[in-house]
Amino acid sequence: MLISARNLVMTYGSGGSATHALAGVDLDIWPGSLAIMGPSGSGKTTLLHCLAGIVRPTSGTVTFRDQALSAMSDRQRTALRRSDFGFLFQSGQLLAELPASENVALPLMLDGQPAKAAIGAAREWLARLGLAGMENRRPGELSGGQAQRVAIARALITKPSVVFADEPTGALDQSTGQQVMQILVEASAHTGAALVVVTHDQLVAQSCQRTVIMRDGRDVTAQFAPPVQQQVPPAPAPAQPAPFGGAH
Ligand SMILES: Nc1ncnc2c1ncn2[C@@H]1O[C@H](COP(=O)(O)OP(=O)(O)OP(=O)(O)O)[C@@H](O)[C@H]1O
Repeated sequence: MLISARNLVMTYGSGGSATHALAGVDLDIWPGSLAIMGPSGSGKTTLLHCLAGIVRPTSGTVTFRDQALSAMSDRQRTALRRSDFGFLFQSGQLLAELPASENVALPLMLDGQPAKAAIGAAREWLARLGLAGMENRRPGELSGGQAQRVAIARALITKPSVVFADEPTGALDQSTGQQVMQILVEASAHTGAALVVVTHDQLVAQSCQRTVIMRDGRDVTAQFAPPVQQQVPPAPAPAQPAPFGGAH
């Protein structure tokens, strides 16, 4: 088990104006892909942020490899996020001034790797994600789907144990979103990382092995019959470092 959440409660505000964003959620995360679905305001992002140690829940526990996040100092949790977690957001949050290769290399350089080695590794990741030849482009010179692939490479280059993605295809058209999702699932499986994806999109959720449905701060997955879990096995890792998601 990588992450275990028990009885997570998150209440914003107090008294009559309190919002119960999470009202007692249990969730276990292990390698593989998990979609968190549910209507707007159902607590998906709050749950993701609690699992990733970005915010502290009002009550309940989150453990990563049996270590309680609440027992860690802010500095320890920040270090954990840098070493073990990768993040992907709706729009890649790439640095506009830096070429793709440096955007991807940045987490390694922040970890103290020499720039040359980090950029070499970044170029390999970009090639693996079908972006060979685009290493020197800045984010403004890439399509939305290409920019998200750069962001995927940046999220995975540190070989995180868990990748957290919040609406990673939200800014893309459906077909580009499908391709990006396929690449994200395959690339995460290739590195052995667990993938946790918050999405509104049923098609995005179908790319994942497991789905959790949130409503009013609760996990209501069990209320849905027939079971919504998909049993799609992760794609086998390619023998050769071929581009993920086919050629684009
Ligand atoms: N920082 C905050 N302060 C106060 N209320 C908040 C805060 N963050 C979230 N909320 C409230 O908590 C509830 C859950 O929000 P959350 O963003 O987790 O939902 P969501 O399912 O991710 O929604 P969406 O799909 O629209 O992003 C909402 O009612 C929201 O308004």
